[in-house]
Order: sequence, then C-alpha cells, then structure tokens
Amino acid sequence: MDSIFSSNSSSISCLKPRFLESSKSAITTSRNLSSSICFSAPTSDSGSDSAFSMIGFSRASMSNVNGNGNGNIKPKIVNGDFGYVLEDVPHLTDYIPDLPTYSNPLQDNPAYSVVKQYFVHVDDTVPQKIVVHKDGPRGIHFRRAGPRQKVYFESDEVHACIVTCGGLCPGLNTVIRELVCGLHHMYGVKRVLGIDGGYRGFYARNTINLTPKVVNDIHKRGGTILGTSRGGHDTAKIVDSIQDRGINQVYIIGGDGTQKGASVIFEEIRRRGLKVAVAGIPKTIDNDIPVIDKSFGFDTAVEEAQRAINAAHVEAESIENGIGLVKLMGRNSGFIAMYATLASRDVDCCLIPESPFYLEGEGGLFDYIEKRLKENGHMVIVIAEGAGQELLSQTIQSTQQDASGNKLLQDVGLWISQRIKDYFSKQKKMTINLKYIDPTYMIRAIPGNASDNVYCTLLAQSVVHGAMAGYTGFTSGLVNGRQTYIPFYRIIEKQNKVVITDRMWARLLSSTNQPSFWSAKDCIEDKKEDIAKVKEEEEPENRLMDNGNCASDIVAKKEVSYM
Ligand SMILES: Nc1ncnc2c1ncn2[C@@H]1O[C@H](COP(=O)(O)OP(=O)(O)OP(=O)(O)O)[C@@H](O)[C@H]1O
Ligand SMILES: O=P(O)(O)OC[C@H]1O[C@](O)(CO)[C@@H](O)[C@@H]1O
Ligand SMILES: [Mg+2]
Repeated sequence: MDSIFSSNSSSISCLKPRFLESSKSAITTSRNLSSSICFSAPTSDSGSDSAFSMIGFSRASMSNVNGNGNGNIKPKIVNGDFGYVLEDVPHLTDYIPDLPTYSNPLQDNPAYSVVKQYFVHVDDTVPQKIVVHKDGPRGIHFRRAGPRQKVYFESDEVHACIVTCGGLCPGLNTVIRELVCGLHHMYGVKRVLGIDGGYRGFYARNTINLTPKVVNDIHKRGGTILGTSRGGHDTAKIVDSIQDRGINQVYIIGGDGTQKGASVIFEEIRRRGLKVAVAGIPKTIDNDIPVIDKSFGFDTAVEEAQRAINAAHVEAESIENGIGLVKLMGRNSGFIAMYATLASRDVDCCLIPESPFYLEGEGGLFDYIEKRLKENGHMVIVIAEGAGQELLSQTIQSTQQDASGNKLLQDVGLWISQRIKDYFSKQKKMTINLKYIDPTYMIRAIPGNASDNVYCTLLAQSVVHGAMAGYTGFTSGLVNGRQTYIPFYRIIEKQNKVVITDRMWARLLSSTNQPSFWSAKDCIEDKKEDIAKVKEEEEPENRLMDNGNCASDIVAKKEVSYM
C-alpha cells in the first residue's frame, strides 16, 4: 500500500500525508447515534420501486423480506403473470420505515437532463434467460440498474467507503476511480474513504480520503491503489468500524469470497438497523461468479494470455518435437484457459478443472501428444492451474489453505511438464523439447483494456445509482447485456463453471481436435459426478439450442459419441 502511494506518481505521493488518517483518530461517537434507529419489520410500502399493478404483481405475492437477525434473511421474491419471477434486492426501507426521499440531483445535471427517459422505469427488469420456449414460463428476472427518480440520501449526508479484497484483477483501479467520480460528479458526494488493504483494513489499517483529483490517473495502473488481502474478515469489527466512522454507503469490490463477506456485513448492518447501503462489485479474472455475463478484467486477462501462448507457439515450432506449455489462472473454473485457447487457434490441447483427463493409455494425453508431434512436429498445450489436481493428489498430498480458506493448489504446470518429459525420454526414448511458460500473475497485474474499462465504469455507476436509491445487499453486473442489481445470495450460492456438455466447450474441442478424455477407465469418478451435477443445474431439459434440439438431447448424443 505505502509503496504504491510513494511510487512514481507524484500526484499521489505528495498528497499522502494529508490523506492518510489513522483508524483510531477517525472514531466518532456516531455508533450511538445510528444504533438509535430501530430494527423493525418491513413495511408493505417498501421504498423499492414497484408499480405492482403494471405487470400483474400483487402485494400478497411478495414473500416476506424480513430479516430475523440470524443471518437468515429470506429472498425477496415477487411473482408476476405467466411464470414471471423477480428476484428483488433488499432496500433500506425494508427495515427502516418512513425514510425521507429526495429528488435525484441528476435531473439538474446538464450532462443527463437532455437524455430522454434517463431515469430507469420502476418496473424495468431483466430476464436471466433470454432463450425461451413460446409456452415456457417467463422465468427469473433481476432489477435493471440505473438512476432512480428519487433517492434516499442527500448529497452532503453521504459518507461512502470503498474496499478491495481478494486477488488482483485488471480494472480494479478503474472501478475505484469511477466510484469516486460517479459519487462526486453525479451526486455531489464529497466524502469517500478508501479502506487500506482489504477487509482487515476496516479495523486494523489506515484510511485514505478519495477525491476525483486523487484518483484521476489510477485507471492506467494495474493492481489496486487501496491494496488488498485475503482473510481478516471479522464481521463485528468491520461493522463497528463502519458505525464508528459514520459510513453510510459501503462499496465492496472482490470475488466470490468477498461477496460472501459483503453479504454477512449487510446482514449485520441490517440486524443493527443502520441506514447503511452495502453494494458489491464482482471482481475475478477467473470469471467464476454466477449469473452475470462475465466479470470485469476477464477480457484483459484473456488478451494478455495471448502473449504467452504466442511465445509458446513460436518456441515450439522453432525446434524439433517442440512442446509449448502455458499455465493460466483458474483454480476451479477454466474460463481463461478456454477463451484464451479459442482466441489463439494455435493451441492443440486445453486442460481445465471441469474436464477430467488422464495421461497414459489409449486416448490419454501422452498418446495425443505423440500423435500431434508425429503429424505436426510441434504442439501447444494450455493448462488451467486447477486442472488435473485429482491426478496430482494421488502423488502429492496437500491440505494447505490460504488466509481466506481457499485450498492452495499444487503447481500442475511444473508437474505435468516433468511427467511429459519423463514419459517421452524414459518410456518412448524420444527427444522432445518442452518449454514451460507460467504467466499467471502477469495476466492479472495489468490495467484493464478498453472494453474492461468501459465495463468497470458501468459497474461503478450502477452501484452508485443503486445505493443512492436506497438499495442494499446487492451486487451489480451484466445479465444478457444489461446492467442489473442481483441479491447477494444469488451471487454466492455457487461458482460459475465451464459446462463441458455445453456448446462452448464443444467449439473448443473442435478447434483443438483434442480428445475428450471421457472414455478413460481411470477417469476420476467423483469428477464425473461433479460434471453430472453441473449439467443438471445448468442445462434445463427443455433448453432450446440453435438447431432446434433440446440441450438434453445434445448431452445424450455427446456422451454416446465420447464412448
Ligand atoms: N464465507 C465467507 N464469509 C466471510 N468472509 C469471507 C468468506 N469467504 C471469504 N471471505 C473474505 O473475503 C475476502 C476475499 O476472499 P478470497 O480471498 O476468497 O478472494 P475472492 O474475493 O474470492 O477473490 P478471488 O478468489 O477472485 O481472488 C477475504 O478477506 C476473506 O476473509
Ligand atoms: O496467489 P494469490 O494472490 O493468492 O492468488 C491466486 C489466485 O487468485 C486468482 O487469480 C483469483 O482467484 C486465482 O486464479 C488464483 O488461484
Ligand atoms: Mg475466489
């Protein structure tokens, strides 16, 4: 953290003494004040915008949104006609009745006042699934993100804070910048605090005052100017700190773990009855967050991975029996490896955690490598860091975890390089030249590319609009190309994974021509069960595919063809 602020950027380093404030000195007596707001049952006239009659809602159809204070807040579900379901996000008025509202200052903003229908219609929602059957139910929807006509905070009342947690990701600084600038320029919010070093920064580190001037150039740098960390999530201490500092909007940027942390912070804030909006911004280059189209930084990571794959290809094709092996990030989800492979077209084999593989025997990896080298003289392999872990664990046992409780993985790149070398030199007596490239941290420590920077801006502005409108306990993200507000529970209930019975993986297989590895006798059985489970969840039987077949037919055909 300090090193970032004392780095080359003179604009930041010269400001450091003024902007660093000790967490102790920031403590105020506001905790007593805010705890006098009583926790109460939700009113039927929730401040969340819902013109129920317009789309066939009835108030009776809205399920109980009351929190019980034990972390068991029920989902806020609204049922409409023809199987329409709105998975709504919580609102401050769910537990603080009679909150005053104010006109949205954007209506007087020259940049926006000319935009027709700038404010989002109260009943705008976005469907989760856009491919439907004519007789099928309308399905799950999420609230469309964007500015609302009335807001629940006055500009000078807002005291916001921003924290970044988990691993680095391209675009983090852009999100920070756009949160600060969005709050400042759109809503006239002057008090925005940066929390230093992840969740533990709330109670153990310094804070930084963030202004448009301080954040002006930060989107051009990789990393996060706020610093980040794993572990250190102490809910009570974090919420105490939020109360003590008089913070009333909390913006939390991070991956699946971070969003789980944000969810419990929201629950505790709600239990204490505080007028504090909690908003998550999903971050992960692994793209393992469900529901949303993709997470920011993912495109940049895939693009940067091309440089490593290109290098591996150049090395491999320049030497006899050359093998270029590239390890990419993705501990549970192989999206980076899959998209980097599809983008490159130079890759002969892509190995991901979701697709079990085996090394020896007919149809195995060694068999395929030998075949490719004989046909083509060289080959490129991309492997995600989480691939083949079940094979490694047969030889190397590890139960180590990082500070957040994530399982620490064995280095599959090094392991597989050695296995390939051993196999061809010892068993095949064949000379191969394997070059192993590990660019894992290089693909995430860079600034966001142009498209990610635009996405980061939309995300930041969306959460600012949401918090100002009184929504809380939500994450924002693109769903079918539209910005939405999604309740935390939907984001944290499971991880997004590559569905290897879906067509994207089929496209990859047909691009690389690699074996599916499905027919192996030694294919790990529990892995197969995992796949079946994902398949069940992700592939509703009646999902219509482009060619008119149902997903279930395709799965069945594919399984037959793999045997
Ligand atoms: N179940 C949980 N409850 C509360 N806090 C959590 C939980 N899981 C993780 N956290 C906290 O969230 C923060 C980030 O978690 P983690 O290290 O898993 O990264 P992440 O947000 O998943 O990002 P990424 O995996 O993309 O790097 C950590 O401070 C961790 O303590
Ligand atoms: O070494 P660190 O910082 O814990 O991060 C590594 C992990 O972070 C990620 O980039 C995101 O979760 C993973 O792909 C990777 O396993
Ligand atoms: Mg994670």
